[in-house]
Amino acid sequence: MPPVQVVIGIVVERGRVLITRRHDDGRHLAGFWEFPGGKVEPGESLEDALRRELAEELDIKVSVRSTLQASTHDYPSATVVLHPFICDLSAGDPKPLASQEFRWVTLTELPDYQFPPANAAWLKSLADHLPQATT
Ligand SMILES: Nc1nc2c([nH]c(=O)n2[C@@H]2O[C@H](COP(=O)(O)OP(=O)(O)OP(=O)(O)O)[C@@H](O)[C@H]2O)c(=O)[nH]1
Ligand SMILES: [Mg+2]
Repeated sequence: MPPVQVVIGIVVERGRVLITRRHDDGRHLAGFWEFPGGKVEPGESLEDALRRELAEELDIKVSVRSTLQASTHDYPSATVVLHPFICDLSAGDPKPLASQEFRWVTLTELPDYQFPPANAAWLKSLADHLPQATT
């Protein structure tokens, strides 16, 4: 199987980042915290996929500031390539349309949340890539 291409948005607002909690549905990574996003559809650009996912999952619009280097992770079920985008919130108040809940957290608080193993590659160095002190 070819790797699954996944776009994720690290939405920054007033020194906090937006995280969402996956449903406790017994599926892959149930109950984990993550950054909103999802699988890129055929024929879609990464940025189009990001806008679609953030609209579908949270009803927000974002503007992209920068990208982090893509990272690859082998899950038992599939290989996933994560494409993280650092974004500003440009319109809308987030609503948890596809998750149990969402939170705005500081980088200091992030280690208190359980993220998928694929995020470990860049999560610790996230501060180096954010626009302002997010602590
Ligand atoms: N959204 C998101 N996905 C992540 C993160 N980290 C990570 O490993 N993934 C992987 O990316 C995969 C696809 O993302 P997703 O489950 O959000 O996909 P989706 O929105 O298209 O949902 P669907 O598969 O229910 O239609 C996840 O199953 C998981 O393996 C993350 O921080 N955010
Ligand atoms: Mg998703």
